[in-house]
Amino acid sequence: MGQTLYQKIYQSHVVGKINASTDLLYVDRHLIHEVTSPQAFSGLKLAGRHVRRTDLTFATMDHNVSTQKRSLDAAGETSRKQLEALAENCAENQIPILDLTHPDQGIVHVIGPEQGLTQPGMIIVCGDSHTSTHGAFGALAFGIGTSEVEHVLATQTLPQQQAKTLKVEINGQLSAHVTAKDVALAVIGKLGTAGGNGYVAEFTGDTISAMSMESRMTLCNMSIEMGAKAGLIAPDDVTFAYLKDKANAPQGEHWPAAVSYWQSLHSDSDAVFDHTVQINAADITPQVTWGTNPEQVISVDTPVPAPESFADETKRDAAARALQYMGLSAGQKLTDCQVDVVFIGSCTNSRIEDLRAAASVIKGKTVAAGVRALVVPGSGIVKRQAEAEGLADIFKAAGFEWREPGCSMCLGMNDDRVEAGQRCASTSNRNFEGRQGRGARTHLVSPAMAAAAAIAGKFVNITQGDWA
Ligand SMILES: CC(C)[C@H](C(=O)O)[C@@H](O)C(=O)O
Ligand code: SF4
Repeated sequence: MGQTLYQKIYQSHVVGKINASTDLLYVDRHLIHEVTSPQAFSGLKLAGRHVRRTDLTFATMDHNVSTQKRSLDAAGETSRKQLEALAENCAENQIPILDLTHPDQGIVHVIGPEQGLTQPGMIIVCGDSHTSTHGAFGALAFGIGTSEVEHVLATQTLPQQQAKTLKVEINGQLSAHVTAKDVALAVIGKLGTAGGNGYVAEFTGDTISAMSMESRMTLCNMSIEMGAKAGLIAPDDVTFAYLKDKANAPQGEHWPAAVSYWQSLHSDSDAVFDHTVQINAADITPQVTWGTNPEQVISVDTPVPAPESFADETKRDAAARALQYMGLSAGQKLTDCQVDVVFIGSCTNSRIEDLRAAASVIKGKTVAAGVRALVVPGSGIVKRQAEAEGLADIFKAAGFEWREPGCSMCLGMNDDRVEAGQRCASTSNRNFEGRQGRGARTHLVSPAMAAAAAIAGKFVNITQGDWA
């Protein structure tokens, strides 16, 4: 029987057996940031151990940085401490770091691929759930906890159990203005936030093959939001073209050798998945979440559902609570819903393609009165590129704030927050209660949808009317 891509990568990294069901896997890349690494370094120190592979460990500052000012203390005392701890730990252990003085600094899941650190066939871990993003390159990439961060720092290995395999096959052409973000939200809406529990999901089909690397990253980024351990897309020519000549990608004679290995990284035609889901891309419309988890999502012009419409009691209760928190009522249309804040950024949607999509909607228009709108590029590289292409000028002329790279308003860990009761159209990946600030109301959307909401002051269907 053939193997799935996940099984191939998993098997090729087994360096030991812990018990009948637990293997010890080798880790090719360990990405670290300020939030989940300090205790791991402390633990290591206490045990008198050192970082085993400083050359396979890479750090960046992202969650706690201020995107308004390049200064370690601009986002408050707690943030400063975290950032300083990361800087000290990296200096002590000779770990390369993209700190605030580095021109390429940015969100960990944006910088990994940009720096060519993310490559097909690798096992990549980081103390961060959205590590699934890197699966877009055909790497097995997943988030780990702080004690596991310590384990990887000390040994460059990680105990793991093999997951089940889920195939999400998406075929057909997406409508204009319908993006990978809408695909991700539609898949989560269909499978639920627990639909991927226990699985590693592989996205296949001609819709996926037609996607850019940026879009694939958006999709894999959100695979964790359907409960999957990781998301995967088999590498192809689009992947290779993205990686060619990137700083840490194989160079010279190593390049063709790497590509020939990477070409073997796909699920065999006779591989058997534990579960398969099929989706028609043409059915996907612009999505907006109405609730407080990413599964509570609808097509922009569908009325907000009534709690009674859910057969499952837990979902019914969750819907009732979500409507209350979100200040919405059943039957209401989101296209009648005013927004206060628009956030374009996060590791889901802060890449150049996302900014291009948003800018194309905004060009020549102005942010609606009373709306606060910001664009936070995912990295220094994205920022410079957007400035060179004139996108930054489009945003600024429309009334958007144009920021430095970082996680920013994706979560309330820095100096950017949505105020209690405010409604935010956000391109991030989580809409949990309090995620963007206490009492903040988050609606997850694509960059083009967020951009249109900023201009209209409310949600609109960008596939219709003057927007299309
Ligand atoms: C702070 C960090 C541990 C967290 C994560 O693991 O994902 C954050 O990045 C998030 O998006 O919620
Ligand atoms: S941008 Fe948001 S989701 Fe991504 S790593 Fe930062 S906080 Fe987590």
